[in-house]
Parts: sequence; structure tokens; C-alpha cells
Amino acid sequence: MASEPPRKLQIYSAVNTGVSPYKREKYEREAQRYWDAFYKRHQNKFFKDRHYLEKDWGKYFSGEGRKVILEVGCGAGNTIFPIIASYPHAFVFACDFSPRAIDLVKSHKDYKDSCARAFISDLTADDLNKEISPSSVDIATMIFMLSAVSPEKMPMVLQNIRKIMKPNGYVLFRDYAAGDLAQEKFSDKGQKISDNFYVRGDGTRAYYFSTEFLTNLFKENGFDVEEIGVYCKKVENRSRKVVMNRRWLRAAFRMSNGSNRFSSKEALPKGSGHDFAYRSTCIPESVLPSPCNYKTVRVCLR
Ligand SMILES: C[S@@+](CC[C@H](N)C(=O)[O-])C[C@H]1O[C@@H](n2cnc3c(N)ncnc32)[C@H](O)[C@@H]1O
Repeated sequence: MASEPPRKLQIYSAVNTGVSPYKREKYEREAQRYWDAFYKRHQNKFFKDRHYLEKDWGKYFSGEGRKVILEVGCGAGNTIFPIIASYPHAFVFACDFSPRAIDLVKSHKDYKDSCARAFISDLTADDLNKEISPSSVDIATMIFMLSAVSPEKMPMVLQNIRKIMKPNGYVLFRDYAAGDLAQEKFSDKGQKISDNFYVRGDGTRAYYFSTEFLTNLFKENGFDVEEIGVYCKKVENRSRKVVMNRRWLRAAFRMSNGSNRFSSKEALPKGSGHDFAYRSTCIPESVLPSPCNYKTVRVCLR
């Protein structure tokens, strides 16, 4: 019969990470419910439309033919609708595991069957091939989505996306970078689940990526790095008289040739934590634009 772990060990574990094993498991099991509650509370008012996509990634979206795009973890559609506005000939698949988020997308005034199809899907569990033909997507956008997934399950998301990407298709990625001010704030409050992974007060979670971790994660799952960089802003909140140093990672990954050589089993992390045994070469931090040149902007961002 399996015996319970010694009590001392349990206490150590809770103190070490800030979140008890019971809560950690609950946040994982009920991730969908927490995000759905988020959209019940905030509707489509929380995130701003992401108008920087065309400026940052125009070269990937433009070109011959009708581009097929998948917005992964689309939320209320703040990435979908700027893409449709800038590229009216594109077709955008969009998925999220929050039914309320998908309802918000479908009720948006610019949602039309001729240019978009939104559906409910848990990217860590549901096969995208049920909704999208294999090897049919030119570009997958992952905008502040992967950070919401536990590091143990990130490979599953990438393996799922690989199946529907065209050979040489691109994943365009933007998400939280390690060292962001918001991460430092978490560190003070005992909301740490594991290394660089935290839970917010509303039960949603956020992972803070280093360039090395992200590079290895994508390489291990069959993508090559096209570009990657840390992107920094000083965000000034004049009413609260605070200046915050925010950091994001912006990257583009291309499907590796020989796209089917990675089985999903191989892609899974080896340990129970996210101590992946990476085999691939990393891009050293020294070749990245670091330290950041902060530029001051006045915006309100999560
Ligand atoms: C910060 S929001 C980003 C939304 C959108 N990409 C944007 O640009 O505003 C993260 C989204 O990822 C979704 N998400 C998290 N884990 C997911 C999963 N396993 N499968 C599908 N969607 C997921 C959440 O429901 C949430 O809508």
C-alpha cells in the first residue's frame, strides 16, 4: 500500500513554492473553469486589441495567396480582429478552452463565417485535427497564451499545433519574459507554483519565459528559431505615480524540416517538474538584445 509522504516533506514543499500541492493540483485541474470565470467577470473589457501585430510581423502575414491562420488561446478576440482588419483576405481559425471566450468572439460585430471560425478546444488535451485539416495552417499566433499553461504541458500544446501547420509554417509568439516587474511582485506574495510559474488571485496562472527555456521548448518539439528577442517598456501609471519595467519575449518559430520525426511521447518532459532534458543547442543570452533599452510608454497592461 502506498504510504503518505512524511508530513515534514509536505510542509517543506508548500513553503518552498508558496502554493500547497493540493492547490497546485486544483489550479491545474480547474484551469478551464478559472479562465471561464475570468471572462464571465471581465467580458471583453480586459485586454486591448493587439494593434502591433502588423508592425511586428507584417512580413509573415503578407505574400501570395490566402493565408490560413490559427490564433491559439484566442480569449475575447483581441488578436483575431486586428488580424482580420489588416488582412481581410486571411482566414482565421481561433480556439480557446473557455466557452465564454468563444461566445464573445462569435458575438463580435466583425465575426463572419467567411473569414473566421472559432471553436472550443483545450490545447493540452483535444486534438486540433478534429477541427482543422492536417498541414493546412500557414501561421499560428500564440499571444500571451502559452504562459497560461503549466510548463509540464507546454510540449503537448506545441505537438498539437505541429499537426495542423504547413511545412515551413510559422508560430508567432509573444508572452511574458522572466524578470518582468509583474513576476517580481508575485515573488513577494507567496503565489509561486514552481520556477517562474505563478498563480494570480483569480486562479489563472502565468509563466515567465527565459529565451533559453523558450528556444529549447520549441526546438525540442520540432520548430526552428527564426527570430527571438526581449522587448522592454517602462510603463508609467501617472495616477498611481509608478513606473513599471515590463518585459516580454517576442519570437517567430518555423516548422523544422522532417516535420514528423518527433513523436508526442518523445516531446513530453522527462521529470514531473519542468526539468526538461533538452538536447538542442541554445541561443546564448549574449547574442540577444540585452540589457533592455527601456522606452517609456503610458499604457495600462496586464
Ligand atoms: C491572456 S489570454 C490571451 C488571449 C488572446 N490570445 C489575446 O491576444 O488577447 C490567454 C488565453 O489562453 C486561454 N488558454 C489557457 N490555457 C488554454 C488551453 N489549455 N487550451 C486553450 N486555451 C487556453 C485562456 O482561456 C485565455 O483566453
